[in-house]
Amino acid sequence: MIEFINATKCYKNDRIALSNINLKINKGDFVFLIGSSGAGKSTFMKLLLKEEELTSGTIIIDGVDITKLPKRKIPKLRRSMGIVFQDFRLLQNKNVYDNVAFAMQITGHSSKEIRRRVPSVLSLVGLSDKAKSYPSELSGGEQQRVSIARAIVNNPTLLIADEPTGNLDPQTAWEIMNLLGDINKRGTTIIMATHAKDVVDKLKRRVIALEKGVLVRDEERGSYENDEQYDL
Ligand SMILES: Nc1ncnc2c1ncn2[C@@H]1O[C@H](COP(=O)(O)OP(=O)(O)OP(=O)(O)O)[C@@H](O)[C@H]1O
Repeated sequence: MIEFINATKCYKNDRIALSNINLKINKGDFVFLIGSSGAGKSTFMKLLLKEEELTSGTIIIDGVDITKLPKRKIPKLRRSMGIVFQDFRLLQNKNVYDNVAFAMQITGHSSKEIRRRVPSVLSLVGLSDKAKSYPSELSGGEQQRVSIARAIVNNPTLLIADEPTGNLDPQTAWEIMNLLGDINKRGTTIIMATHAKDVVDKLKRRVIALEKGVLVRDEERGSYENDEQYDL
């Protein structure tokens, strides 16, 4: 589904953010993207969204080389992806229902489709009874559920989550991880950048580790730190 081939990204200041990355992510995968600050995780996600362009190499999504995608096709590419951020980024002047409905309005869905789909997504994330609440009236975990509802309401094939548990207490973080697990089980591919060692270690999902822009580890059932034992 997603393939990086010799993908290199240098920013204008000549800083190499990603260096010759080669990897494949299959449809339905759940991938943790880990690495210390500055390792290249955000750059990786921005390249998928075409918010940044590769310096060399190729990224193929569903058979399409997105580095060659004409500008007019970028909105369609982005519509196939949902994004969740650490800081939720909800519209404060809209209630829960309208925050989610807005994502459908801007992608041109009819009021009928919106009235049908929004309640079912709010039910999926466990927020049916908060539809009329405003973001300021919700806990952090509830706000993250709204942002997840907004990200999946248009049925994306890929969900990109940038530290989605970063602002949450451990218990709430686990609830959000369970929700992401449920969404993944329904077939959505998930790429999640995280620093949450306990989450990565417990869930034993695929781990892609970056260090200074280099892919240093890609394990099918990985942990946060490299478990390899070295002979002394
Ligand atoms: N717009 C930019 N212009 C120049 N350099 C940039 C830009 N964005 C990122 N970089 C550099 O590219 C490298 C990778 O940054 P990136 O934001 O991808 O890291 P990250 O792994 O997401 O870090 P964090 O965990 O702190 O979010 C860093 O050295 C950073 O300083």
